[in-house]
Amino acid sequence: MEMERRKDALPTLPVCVCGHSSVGVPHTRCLMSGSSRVGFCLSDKKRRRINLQAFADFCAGHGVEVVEIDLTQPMGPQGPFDVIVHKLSDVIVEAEHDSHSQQLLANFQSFVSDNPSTVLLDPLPAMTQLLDRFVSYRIMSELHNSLQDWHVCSPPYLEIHSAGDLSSIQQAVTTLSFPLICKTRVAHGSLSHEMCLIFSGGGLADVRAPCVLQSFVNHGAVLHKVFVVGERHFCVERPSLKNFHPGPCDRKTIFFNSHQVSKPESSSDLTALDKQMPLLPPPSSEAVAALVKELRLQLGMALFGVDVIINIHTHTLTVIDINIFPGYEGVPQFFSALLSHIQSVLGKQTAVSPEKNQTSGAPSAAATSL
Ligand SMILES: Nc1ncnc2c1ncn2[C@@H]1O[C@H](COP(=O)(O)OP(=O)(O)OP(=O)(O)O)[C@@H](O)[C@H]1O
Ligand SMILES: O=P(O)(O)O[C@H]1[C@H](OP(=O)(O)O)[C@@H](OP(=O)(O)O)[C@@H](O)[C@@H](O)[C@@H]1OP(=O)(O)O
Ligand SMILES: [Mg+2]
Repeated sequence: MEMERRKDALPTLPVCVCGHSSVGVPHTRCLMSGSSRVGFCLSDKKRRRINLQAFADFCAGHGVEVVEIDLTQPMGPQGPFDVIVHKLSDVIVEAEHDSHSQQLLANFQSFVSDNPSTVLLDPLPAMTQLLDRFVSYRIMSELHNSLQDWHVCSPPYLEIHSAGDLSSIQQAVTTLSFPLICKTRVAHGSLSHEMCLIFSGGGLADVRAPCVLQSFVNHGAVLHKVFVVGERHFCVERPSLKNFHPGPCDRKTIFFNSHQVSKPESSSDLTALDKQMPLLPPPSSEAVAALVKELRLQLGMALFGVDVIINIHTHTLTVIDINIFPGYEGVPQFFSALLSHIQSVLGKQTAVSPEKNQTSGAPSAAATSL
């Protein structure tokens, strides 16, 4: 099972996707003279989701060669790379308990340290911190200090390290307000999207440690996804969980998968508001820009997403999640923004013309560029 997941998690062949015919030959430099070489190290799923082939075609027209990295093969002969874009979250999480993943990660890290001029998007330690909600929620909880002028906050939460006894958890949650949302400690992978809503002290028996318990904030079932690509960011609206009656009640725990409620196509009882809600103001673009700037600095990352909701009572911009290299669905400018960022880290700031005809699979719906 694990082996199968890992196979899916890793590219299988050192295939050049720049449009030149180096498929199947040992991966030395592509013959596109003078071009920069960017390696992509992504799972099969991620490669399909961002439509890497279409991005490679787009880059080829701008003198940038895109190469898929096969982590199961020695990295040296696949290089050199000016930049490596990766989402090694699967491998890092599995390396906690799996020696093969540890080996893959060690090979990758040794290539990176042997090639200090290769820019990594994003650095491994920076992204690793976001794999642990205990760490990412501490970062979010500091935001109200650094962004005081913008009334940015994150909901109060508790770290639950071990099952402990129910009564100590029941005492600890007095600092929170029901309903509570319970999320796994590990923030990446399919299991991490399984969560539940707990409505009373009795419902705490449903908690599975390690996890975070967080106060649920009513926000009118609208989620604002902020997608960051280097200096640029884009806001996209998504469905979200509906409002719940504040305070404890004797409702049974509701178990759900976050992808059932906050994907563009999500529609369920959990996202349908019970009665007409007045429209909330969208988040202030200045506050979002300040939030993104602060997080870029704090995280030391260029490719991440921030999930934001607006409290229906206080209209406070409330941060509930930070994602590593998210899907950018609904951001038609993703390719040009990513290529611009790659060129800027290469010190080759040239104008990138927007994608003419983005093929299917790439993020496509309308988005607001701020
Ligand atoms: N504190 C909260 N108050 C209200 N709603 C919340 C809160 N936290 C999460 N939600 C709702 O639950 C959904 C999933 O939460 P979260 O973004 O933390 O999960 P995730 O699985 O990490 O998401 P992603 O797909 O972005 O990785 C949100 O989109 C939102 O609808
Ligand atoms: O494809 P990936 O594996 O990167 O999945 C990511 C997913 O993108 P998708 O659009 O491709 O589903 C993201 O969705 P949006 O925020 O963009 O809605 C978000 O759920 C991440 O948390 C997921 O990362 P993971 O939990 O796996 O680390
Ligand atoms: Mg989220």
